[in-house]
Amino acid sequence: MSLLQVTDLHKAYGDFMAVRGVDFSLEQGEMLALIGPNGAGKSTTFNMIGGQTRANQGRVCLNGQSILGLQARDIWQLGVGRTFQIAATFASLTVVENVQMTLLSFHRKMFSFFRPAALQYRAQALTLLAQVGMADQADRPCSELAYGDVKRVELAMALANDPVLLLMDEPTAGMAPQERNELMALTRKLARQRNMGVLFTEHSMDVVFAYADRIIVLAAGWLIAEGSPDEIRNHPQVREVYLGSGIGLEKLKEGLTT
Ligand SMILES: Nc1ncnc2c1ncn2[C@@H]1O[C@H](COP(=O)(O)OP(=O)(O)OP(=O)(O)O)[C@@H](O)[C@H]1O
Repeated sequence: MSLLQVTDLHKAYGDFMAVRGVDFSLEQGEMLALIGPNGAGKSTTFNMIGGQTRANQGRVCLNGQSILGLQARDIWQLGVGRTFQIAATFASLTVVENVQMTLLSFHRKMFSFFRPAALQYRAQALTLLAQVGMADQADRPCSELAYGDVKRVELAMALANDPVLLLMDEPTAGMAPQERNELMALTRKLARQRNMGVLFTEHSMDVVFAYADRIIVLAAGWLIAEGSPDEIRNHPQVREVYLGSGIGLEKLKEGLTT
């Protein structure tokens, strides 16, 4: 049984079909990239899996259990973590407080730093921060951090529910090339160590081809290709879609031809 099985997923906005019968699976410990030109349906697919958007039709199963139609919070409680395009941390809180707050939320405790519960989760928060290389900066306010470090904190927060599946929406948006590589190398290490599946959308083809074990490609709501980085790089329809989209040449030089 796959960790994540998506079957015949559809989404319409009025008469417009944004996602048209998408099927794919994702295994434990696997890094799966979801790519496609602007408007292909990546975010819509992503949000249907995470519970932010309702599907019109289809099935989404996590370890065989149907999660389609559940609230985002319930999906999170079942072990689906999420990071966002713009890091969602509180700048006024310290690094460790941000992680503690997520742990408190996961354990459904009211957030207050005057309660023993906050102290209780400090040790757990520090363990998560150690896993992303941020334990030594635990007591700094997030506002003082470099953006690459904020993304690491966000990753530690995303691990608070001990996820079996991590959804990352354009994880490297706004990052410099070296920071991008460090974040994705860390993500891949965590995926392997924790046997956690990672589904990520990404516009940077260098990141996709360097870090994905497998790639699925959407175009105009259809899943047009699925395969290893080499298979996708040489896939005629994928090349055609990227060339035809007007963003193709640069992206092609960046990733598809290397
Ligand atoms: N709430 C909405 N109402 C109507 N149309 C929508 C809505 N959300 C998305 N769409 C349309 O659905 C299509 C797919 O959008 P989606 O955001 O999933 O694409 P995407 O592949 O993530 O694109 P991008 O790479 O630009 O983020 C687009 O044509 C978009 O305009």
